[in-house]
Amino acid sequence: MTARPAISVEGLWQVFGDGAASAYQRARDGGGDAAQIAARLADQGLIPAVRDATFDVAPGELFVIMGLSGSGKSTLIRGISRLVEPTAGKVAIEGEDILAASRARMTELRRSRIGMVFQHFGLFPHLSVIDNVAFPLRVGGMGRKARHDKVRPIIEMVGLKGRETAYPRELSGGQRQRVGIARSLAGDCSVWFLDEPFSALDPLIRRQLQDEFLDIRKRLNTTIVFITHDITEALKLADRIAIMRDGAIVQIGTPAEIVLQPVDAYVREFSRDVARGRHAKVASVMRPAGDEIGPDDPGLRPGMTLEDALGACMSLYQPVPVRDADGTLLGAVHPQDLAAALQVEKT
Ligand SMILES: Nc1ncnc2c1ncn2[C@@H]1O[C@H](COP(=O)(O)OP(=O)(O)OP(=O)(O)O)[C@@H](O)[C@H]1O
Repeated sequence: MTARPAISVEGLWQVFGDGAASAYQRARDGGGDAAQIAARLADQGLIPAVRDATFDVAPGELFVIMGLSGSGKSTLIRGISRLVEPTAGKVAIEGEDILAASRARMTELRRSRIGMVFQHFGLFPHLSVIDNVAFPLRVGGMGRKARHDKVRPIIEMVGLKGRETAYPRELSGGQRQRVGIARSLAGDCSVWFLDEPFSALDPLIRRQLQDEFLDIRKRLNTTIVFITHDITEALKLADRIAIMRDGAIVQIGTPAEIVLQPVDAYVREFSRDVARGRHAKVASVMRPAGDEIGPDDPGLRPGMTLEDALGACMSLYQPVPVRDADGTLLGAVHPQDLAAALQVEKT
């Protein structure tokens, strides 16, 4: 049995414009698939910003949403966290029907379970770093000393130790983003929505924050939905990636699937500049082990990159075994498949 999804989204639509709800209903009653319904809405001057989005996010999964500007990423994440009221569809977070929740219940959920880090963090300018970070605890009724004690290690974890008493205006952009991240951590949220949290940072700081983020994530078992424009960031962070185009999700897959098996030219375009083997792993081309395995064992592991694996199989032309660290046979890989998967298509 699979575990209950942390987030379950079904048939979600977000239509903007006057009379969106009734126009959606009429368009839907007219029949046809999501693309036809969306086209009918667009003909009437409405904006179908999210079209029929359906997906589950597993507990503890880091789910990345990518797509060109205007493809509906922010609107999707806002609908799921109910910052905007979806036009149609269902959203359950940890089994709870979010769209049926009262305003008071939503406030409580945002305080206790759902964390949000958006591009403009909305830090309180009149509060110091420590009070900004501890704000969710204050709202939750915790005393000043207790909440300061609780958030100090979090502030240290995001690299802001020593800046506890600074005000947002005295911080750099990257430091402000860290305050936002720390504030979400302080809330002990089990589900976290992040909309381009590392954008507008220079590459060095960005990589550093990504590493810290992965580190923090390992320690907490938070479910994360993360928007980024940056394919390298997506490949580095994601368990799975959803690619959006014109409001629709066109592919959901592991980083290796997105890079190695794009469903169309639009998805392929995202990873065009990625040296495939840098990110794709041996596991993505591994097959069940059969009796065709050759005599050589170059020591492949499922987590090795294709590039490293191919390097180890240079002169081999028969399938080779893939083993775990204990030496248990997990599957087989043909050196040819490694090479094919690595090859970047010329466009
Ligand atoms: N409140 C709104 N009213 C009307 N249209 C909106 C509203 N919010 C978003 N849109 C439209 O919905 C579409 C999707 O916008 P959205 O911000 O979700 O895209 P995005 O993929 O997050 O873009 P970006 O990467 O540029 O942030 C766009 O056409 C946008 O203009």
